[in-house]
Amino acid sequence: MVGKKSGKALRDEGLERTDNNMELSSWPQIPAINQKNYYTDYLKRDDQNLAFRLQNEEARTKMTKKAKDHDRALAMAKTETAEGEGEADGDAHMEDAEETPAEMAGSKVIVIHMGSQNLRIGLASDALPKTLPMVIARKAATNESEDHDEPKPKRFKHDDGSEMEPEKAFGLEWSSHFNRMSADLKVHMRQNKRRMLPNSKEMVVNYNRRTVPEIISEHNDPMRAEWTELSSPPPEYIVGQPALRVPDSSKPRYKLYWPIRNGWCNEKDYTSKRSLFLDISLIVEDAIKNQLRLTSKKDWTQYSCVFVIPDLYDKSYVTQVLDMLMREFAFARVCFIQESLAATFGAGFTSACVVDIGAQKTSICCVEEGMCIENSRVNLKYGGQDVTETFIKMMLHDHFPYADINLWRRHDFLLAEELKKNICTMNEASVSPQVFDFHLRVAGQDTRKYTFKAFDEVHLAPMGVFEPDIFDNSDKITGRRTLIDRSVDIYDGSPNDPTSAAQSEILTAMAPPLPSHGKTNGESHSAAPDVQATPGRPQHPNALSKVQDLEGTPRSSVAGSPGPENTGTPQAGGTSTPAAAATAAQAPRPPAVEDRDDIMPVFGLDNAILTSIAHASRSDEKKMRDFIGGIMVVGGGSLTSGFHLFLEERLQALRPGFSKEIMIGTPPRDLDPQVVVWKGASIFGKLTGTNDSWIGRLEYDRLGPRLMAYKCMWAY
Ligand SMILES: Nc1ncnc2c1ncn2[C@@H]1O[C@H](COP(=O)(O)OP(=O)(O)OP(=O)(O)O)[C@@H](O)[C@H]1O
Repeated sequence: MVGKKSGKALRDEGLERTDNNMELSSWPQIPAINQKNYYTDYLKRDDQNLAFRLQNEEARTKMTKKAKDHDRALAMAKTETAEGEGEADGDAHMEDAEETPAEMAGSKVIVIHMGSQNLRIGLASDALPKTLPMVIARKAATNESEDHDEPKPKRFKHDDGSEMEPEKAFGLEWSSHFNRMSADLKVHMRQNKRRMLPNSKEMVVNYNRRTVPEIISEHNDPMRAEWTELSSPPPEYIVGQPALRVPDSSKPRYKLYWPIRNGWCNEKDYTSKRSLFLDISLIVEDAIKNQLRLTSKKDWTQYSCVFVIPDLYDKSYVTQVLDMLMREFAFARVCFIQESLAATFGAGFTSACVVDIGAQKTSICCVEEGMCIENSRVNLKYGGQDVTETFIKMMLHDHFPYADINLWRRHDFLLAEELKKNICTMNEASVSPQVFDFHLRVAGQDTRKYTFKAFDEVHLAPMGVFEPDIFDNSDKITGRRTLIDRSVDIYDGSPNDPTSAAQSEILTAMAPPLPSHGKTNGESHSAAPDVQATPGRPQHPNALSKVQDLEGTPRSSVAGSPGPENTGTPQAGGTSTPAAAATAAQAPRPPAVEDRDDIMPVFGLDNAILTSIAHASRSDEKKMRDFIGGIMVVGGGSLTSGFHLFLEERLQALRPGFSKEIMIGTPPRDLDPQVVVWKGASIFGKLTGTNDSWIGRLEYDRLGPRLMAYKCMWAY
């Protein structure tokens, strides 16, 4: 129509062509793709992925080398037969060649398992790891006991500053809890027809009251302790065992730092992430140099490293460790393995419910066919060290003759650990008033020999893992997330650390209610001091019932979506008006329970195990029976005598229907439960051909921590 109009008419309408009839651009114009028929295989094939490509190339190179070796062996066999030398055939030569490999499997793989108290390190070819304390002593103005005006365990004082009588020293609440546990034990022992003297406690208290130490001069003490002598000039830092043996009164003073605390990075005692990881690297480096005798750092490029991480790990921690191992230590390859999975490898089980009781954390996880069941992972913040502290508190309560014991002092901490290991028991038959003795050895002082009596303290302290309110849980989350930020999704900024329905269940049961206006993730941290200020905080009233109804299907409310009582979220189907709904929509969404930093995961061990198993079996009764009959307890905290039987009885009492199936196993072959995880990781490090999780130098240099998504057997 337009073409038939005259030029003037077009000009009047403003439609006249004023250009030079050429296209706007000489670039070819590409029509939009019809999305219906759109297809691309970009990032869909393995060969587009560097990690897979390198892996395949490595496999190809190995196969080619093997084939060449095979040909060479055959050719040699033929030559030898022709020359009439010997009657051996080619296969025998091949076998000979294979039987004498150039180096022992695993001799170039360093396996590292860091704990809150102990570092276990060794070559994968070693039978057992070296164990050393995960501690560093740094030159400082004061030592740690001088820094804490309140000795640990904390004690209450009278208004005039004098110390309270031992029975009141730890507060009324704690004292009545202890007395209640004591009374319960008495009832239980009577039910089990165990003989008990009616006045056992009084006997113990009276004995301890009158005991005075015997002084043994240093030259008469054949077992006197070796203290670390400071060189001149004094070193900036001392690591491992010698650090624990620096006298408290050393000149200059040294302060102890433990970079791992409660199974997390120690964000309480450090002031920066840099110094925290510097200490970790110094401790590990010293161990590699002095324990593994790999003194030249240049040679480390020929070594690979297997590093054990927690089941519920923090992504930012793993990323940082990977960076340290790749850049600072320059290992050729690195791979990670989760603690529980490593424990099953170490014990040679394919499926088990692994309970790892360490020094400051206890983890539980069901493993099935070589994979951790994600929703069964539980991480609780207590362990053997809490038992030590509580044992000393109970003894002090009952007039322990060495009333000045202070666990912030190195020699006292070591003494307390020793006493706990030798005396504590979960065996009810051993609970009776007994006399014990110990030698107190302090640098530069005569040895003092104390005798004391103990009664039910030896049993009630380790029982704390089933009643963890008796532990001092007041500062276990102090400093959390102050140095290391939570890992977040790069697209939507939401937290993306691994979660578990079992852990959420437990956190939900313990969660203090959020302030009604709902805080964001960042703000939630500020709630922590409130919680810390109330030790022995009563649990959520529903805590136990929530867990006890778990035999059936896990409730949907716990799988990452906390219930209304914890979040203040308006309930669907309630009487909310549209206006209220609009207000609710505008209000910031409360953080999911696993994203809150103000909850202490401290929960009775027996219930926690059942929670984990319930989530692993997901109402499949056969699975439930399998896991409940295959509980494996590892970690130093499980070494208390009689622990396994006691745990079995507790679980039977909670699940009478399964009492025949419940079985607590120990690692086979008399393997020390403390090293099972390390052992499993060393086996993992020796696997050839089936381990795809090695991260190589080239790929790390190109892709960085993004590689983890391809290299982890679990969802990263
Ligand atoms: N014979 C024993 N009896 C009782 N407890 C023991 C015994 N031997 C070691 N322990 C305790 O085991 C704990 C150390 O265990 P382990 O080495 O497994 O912990 P970790 O790996 O350093 O710590 P975590 O797992 O908490 O990070 C200490 O609390 C120690 O007192």
